Amino acid sequence: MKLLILASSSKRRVDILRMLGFKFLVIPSGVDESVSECSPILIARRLAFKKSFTVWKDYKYATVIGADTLVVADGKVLGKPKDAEQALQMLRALSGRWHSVITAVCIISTGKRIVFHDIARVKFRHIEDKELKEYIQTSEPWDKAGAYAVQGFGATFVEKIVGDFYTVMGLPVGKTYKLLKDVLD
Ligand SMILES: Cc1cn([C@H]2C[C@H](O)[C@@H](COP(=O)(O)OP(=O)(O)OP(=O)(O)O)O2)c(=O)[nH]c1=O
Repeated sequence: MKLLILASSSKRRVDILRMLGFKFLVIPSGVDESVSECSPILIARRLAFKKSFTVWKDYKYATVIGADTLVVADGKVLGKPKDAEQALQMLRALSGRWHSVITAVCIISTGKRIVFHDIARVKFRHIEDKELKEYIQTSEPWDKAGAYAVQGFGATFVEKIVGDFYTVMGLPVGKTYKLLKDVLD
């Protein structure tokens, strides 16, 4: 069986990949995640590729997986908030509305790359500013796209999810599992 490397600093991705039963090394890519002026899907796919490729260059004998998650509300891309004010702006933009969560994944194995993405739709209930500010105090929003964690207290904001819960958390499980099994076996 080939060595599998998760090119990520995201604890969520480590947890999901472990849940799927894979054994792997974790090597964060450290890539700059500043977003360019293209469609959100393209941004996520490019970043997922960049993360995998950056690590794969040093471990060409391994299978490397990287991913990128973005929240899109009203056509605007929401990455990770830089400060409390930005977290509040993001959460206000999500309150009472539907948004999309895009997670793109890139797997590089024996020099071949596979890139795919999945989109989940999420509806938040209306949330008062007071509650949002209390949430920001918990520090849960910090390293999360869109300033919330569906797997944490952020779940209390969610009215509906259409699609894969794990796409929202950072790694779509169905396709990732199948592709990794195929390339590793
Ligand atoms: C929307 C949402 C995002 N997230 C997280 C998943 C990702 O870790 C993060 C989005 O940022 P990413 O840039 O996709 O990932 P990252 O910087 O945390 O890790 P790396 O690039 O090293 O792989 O937001 C949640 O944990 N829960 C959620 O509900």
